[in-house]
Amino acid sequence: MPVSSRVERPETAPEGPALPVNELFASLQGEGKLAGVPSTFVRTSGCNLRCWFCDSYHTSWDPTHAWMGVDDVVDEVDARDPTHVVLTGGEPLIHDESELLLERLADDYHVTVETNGTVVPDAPVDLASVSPKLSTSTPTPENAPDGVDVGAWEARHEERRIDLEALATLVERHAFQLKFVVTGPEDLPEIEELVADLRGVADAAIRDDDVLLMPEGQTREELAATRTVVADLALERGYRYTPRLHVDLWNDAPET
Ligand SMILES: C[S@@+](CC[C@H](N)C(=O)[O-])C[C@H]1O[C@@H](n2cnc3c(N)ncnc32)[C@H](O)[C@@H]1O
Ligand SMILES: Nc1nc2[nH]cc(C(=O)O)c2c(=O)[nH]1
Ligand code: SF4
Ligand SMILES: [Mg+2]
Repeated sequence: MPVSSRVERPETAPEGPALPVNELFASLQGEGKLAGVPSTFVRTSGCNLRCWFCDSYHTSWDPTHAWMGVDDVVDEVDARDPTHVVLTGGEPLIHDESELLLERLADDYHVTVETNGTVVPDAPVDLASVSPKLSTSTPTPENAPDGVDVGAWEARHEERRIDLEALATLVERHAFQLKFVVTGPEDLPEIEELVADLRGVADAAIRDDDVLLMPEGQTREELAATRTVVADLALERGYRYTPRLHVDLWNDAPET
């Protein structure tokens, strides 16, 4: 079983550098090149995008969090004694204090940052897990989560979701994976085009092996409908497939 968070929930920021933390928990890395590795997750709240399918609704569409001093976050991580830490969100890199947290964790842990690739940190990162958002992620009145008024987010999301320069800098500076959320075969041409564009501008090798296709789905039931289609696309194209192990194991339970 995942280890539950013992984070208290003050609603106002403490003195000094702090982060809005939605969850802090131990689990298995469920996605990507390190799938299966026991890891401690720090999930910040707040995002500069609004994917209609966001599986972390309470960090994006309806952000909720406890404010934690960066020192307290480090203490909570230390208490779990992991080898691997995953900083995620929301979009963790919209918070300047995430850079301080990354500095503080760098010497003791292997740190993966899960990011949408629109913000470049000036901080040490062991694995940049970059998930650029395709046009099928854009929220519309038709696909929006129940009760959500998409409002200005349709245009804002569309305008912000791809920043080629930021993506190039991320892959140049860090070990990386490009992890695309795939809703179906119609996503493949867009992935091919983006990878080609990035290869054209980035001063770093991007191997097919660094490109991961991940099925869209927040629940086991949803994944059952997408995983085989996406696995077949990966096989056909020579890209890597990544499961969503945590969904297979714990479905959509929080803190997993
Ligand atoms: C919640 S996001 C947080 C990090 C960052 N904002 C991002 O999008 O990369 C964590 C990971 O979950 C993926 N994700 C979110 N919703 C998903 C869904 N419905 N199906 C598959 N993957 C999803 C994202 O693409 C990302 O790789
Ligand atoms: N187990 C588990 N693995 C993950 N890998 C990336 C995650 C994320 O939400 O960023 C995630 C997550 O939420 N849970
Ligand atoms: S970028 Fe990440 S956190 Fe933000 S809405 Fe999309 S999946 Fe959710
Ligand atoms: Mg997740």
